[in-house]
Amino acid sequence: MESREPLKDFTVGSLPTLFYIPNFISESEESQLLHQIYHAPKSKWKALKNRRLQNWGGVVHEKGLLPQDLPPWLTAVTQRISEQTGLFPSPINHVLINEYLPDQGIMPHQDGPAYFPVVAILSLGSSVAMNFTPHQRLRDYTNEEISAAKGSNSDEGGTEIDTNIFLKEVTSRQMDDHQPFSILLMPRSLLVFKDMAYSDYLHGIEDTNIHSLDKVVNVSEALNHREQDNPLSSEEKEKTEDIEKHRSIHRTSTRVSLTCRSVLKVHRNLFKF
Ligand SMILES: O=C(O)CCC(=O)C(=O)O
Ligand SMILES: [Fe+2]
Repeated sequence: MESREPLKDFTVGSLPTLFYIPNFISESEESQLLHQIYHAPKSKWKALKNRRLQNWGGVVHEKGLLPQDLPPWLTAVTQRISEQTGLFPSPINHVLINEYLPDQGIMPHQDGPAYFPVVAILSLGSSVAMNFTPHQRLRDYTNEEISAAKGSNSDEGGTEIDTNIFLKEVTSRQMDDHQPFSILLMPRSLLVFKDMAYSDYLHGIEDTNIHSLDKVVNVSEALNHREQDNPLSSEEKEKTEDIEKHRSIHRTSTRVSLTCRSVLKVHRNLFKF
């Protein structure tokens, strides 16, 4: 990997600020993480309506983080994420662990304002498609551009052809860049996104046990990745073939994800909030 843009080779889809790294961790690292997660005190689990989660690193408030040290089993992985991505301005100090049963998901959302706008999501256990949807601000912006193009045609006496070209450009940019798309997240992969992919798109996971590959932009990166010294097990091979054949993922087991972020404003003292 090049030092200045270590993730350059891992972009998928048409946004330059979204990266998918297959097999970021090994199978044994995955098992160790799952072991730690499922051996954490029961009280660490918080039940939401449609999934469970563990919060590590402290409490995030609108104004910042009331910190709690991450345990060593988490810093081992967050330090590696930080070093290998080169995108976090300060150590990752907050990790949300989400657990999803096969029919559970997370509604389309944008991450809260307390976080630095880079997120790394490590997937464990099972695969899902994560949907990215451009949100209103972006759609309005392109609509404004279209109106502006129409306006400039009448005001400045531009020809019909000029307007058509501009409209075509706006439309194709919309088609290329600002359309909903999905990312297939395989177990042990790392998804990283920032900037536009972070702030102009909502991300979410459908709460259904079948996820279509129709809008997935990283099918080959996700399914055809082979480590030469670590070939797929026969079970994994079968699963991959099934996904390819049916152009969908049939979710049958639990997925656990680690959402790793930095909160820049850290409050050491509750009373200074
Ligand atoms: O589980 C995931 O992959 C996504 C989690 C997420 O978006 C979040 O915690 O903000
Ligand atoms: Fe999120």
